[in-house]
Amino acid sequence: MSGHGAPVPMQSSLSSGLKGEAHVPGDKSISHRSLILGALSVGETVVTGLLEGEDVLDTARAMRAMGAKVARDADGVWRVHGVGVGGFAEPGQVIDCGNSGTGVRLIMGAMATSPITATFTGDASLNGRPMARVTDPLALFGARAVGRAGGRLPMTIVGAREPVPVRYVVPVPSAQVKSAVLLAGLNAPGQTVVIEREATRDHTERMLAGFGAEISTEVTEEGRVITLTGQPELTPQTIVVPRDPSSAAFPVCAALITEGSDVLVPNIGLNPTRAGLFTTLREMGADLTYENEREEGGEPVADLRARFSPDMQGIEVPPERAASMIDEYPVLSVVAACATGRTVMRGVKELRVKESDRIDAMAAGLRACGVTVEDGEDWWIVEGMGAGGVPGGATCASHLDHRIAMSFLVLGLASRDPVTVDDGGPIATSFPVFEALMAGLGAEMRRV
Ligand SMILES: O=C(O)C1=C[C@@H](OP(=O)(O)O)[C@@H](O)[C@H](O)C1
Ligand SMILES: C=C(OP(=O)(O)O)C(=O)O
Repeated sequence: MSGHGAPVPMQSSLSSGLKGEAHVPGDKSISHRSLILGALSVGETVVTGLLEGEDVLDTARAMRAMGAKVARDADGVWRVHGVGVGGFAEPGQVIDCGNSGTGVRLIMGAMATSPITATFTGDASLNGRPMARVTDPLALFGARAVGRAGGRLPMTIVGAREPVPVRYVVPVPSAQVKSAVLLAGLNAPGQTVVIEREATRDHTERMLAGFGAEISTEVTEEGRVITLTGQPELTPQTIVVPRDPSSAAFPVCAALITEGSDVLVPNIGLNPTRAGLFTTLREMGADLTYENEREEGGEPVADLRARFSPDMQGIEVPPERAASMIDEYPVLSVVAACATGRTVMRGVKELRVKESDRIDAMAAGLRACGVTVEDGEDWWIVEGMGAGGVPGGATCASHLDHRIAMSFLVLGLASRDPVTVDDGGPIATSFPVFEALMAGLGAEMRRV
């Protein structure tokens, strides 16, 4: 829901010996998609391990507002009784997607080819993010969008009465745009084709196939060409949501930079379109190992073991890896500050249109903590200060951005003086148990 109440200032301070197991919550991307695809199926989808963060709960409310039955059993199992492709009801109220770009963009796509009208809003962060990247392709299906200047929320989408299928080359590396187009294509007759030049997370494609849609991906010179046949009947599924690699990043990075640490983060999905951070950390010399590697539900999974790594070196992160670790650059910049030498991150313009401008937000806080950062439109460079070298001692602004808040709290664990964030409230959007989980490992972290 929009607004997360009064700010929750939090502080972390120099810690040592983080130990134990970190059971991070379910994957946020897969959780949103489980609810939306469940709502578009005929019958009951059962979901275990759903992330119960505010972003996903907002999507659950939206699916209810559009006619699906979404319920949580006492044991934490979620049941979604779907209305079928094309079966969404017109919501009687404004759909509030809170802080969630994924929620609003995927839901807009899912309703854009149905003869209903819906109005979307969010919090101050979401209402500042660009929506034309989604409404432009939705217009090709015949949907109309009216929003604020610059294609911002609040925004009303009038769904197409007679949708036509679309062939669309995604102009920015974005799984949200790709997914919005595919979900819109579900209720268009014929074949919708989406082409992405750079591979982004492929959960929508995998899950659509799992729900019984006819979908194929071909890798060509043009990029990944995804072809979906419209108007299928989706079959309800039983889904076990894997644990979120983007959440795992925080205890993993905390252990790498905190003296004497040895932390196990079990059952993490290592889909190659999501695992770029872990590859990068290993290239930097992190003591990060994959234990018990296996396959679950068609996805590679492992238990991650991270140990204090005082000898990490800065590297040049390959730009073609950006999409597979896009949400992890903020916490990578924290590890980079604690490594030796410079870490260069290029091809990351998308970081400027997340919950905050993540390059600006991290650069400002890192500089306040005594770290040298250079940045340009689509790149930034962090000068490492070596293990134990970051002064800290600043208050950093989180800009309504969960990942910025968590990243600075991780930094404080390895800085000489405590690091404060002005508002840890947004952490509940993706990682509601962050505080308790970190405390359980022995991190010095508290509300102030
Ligand atoms: O599709 C998804 O679930 C997501 C895609 C990414 O956004 P973009 O598509 O805007 O890159 C990512 O940053 C976000 O956290 C989740
Ligand atoms: C960018 C993120 O999410 P969203 O775009 O869904 O708000 C994120 O979780 O880091």
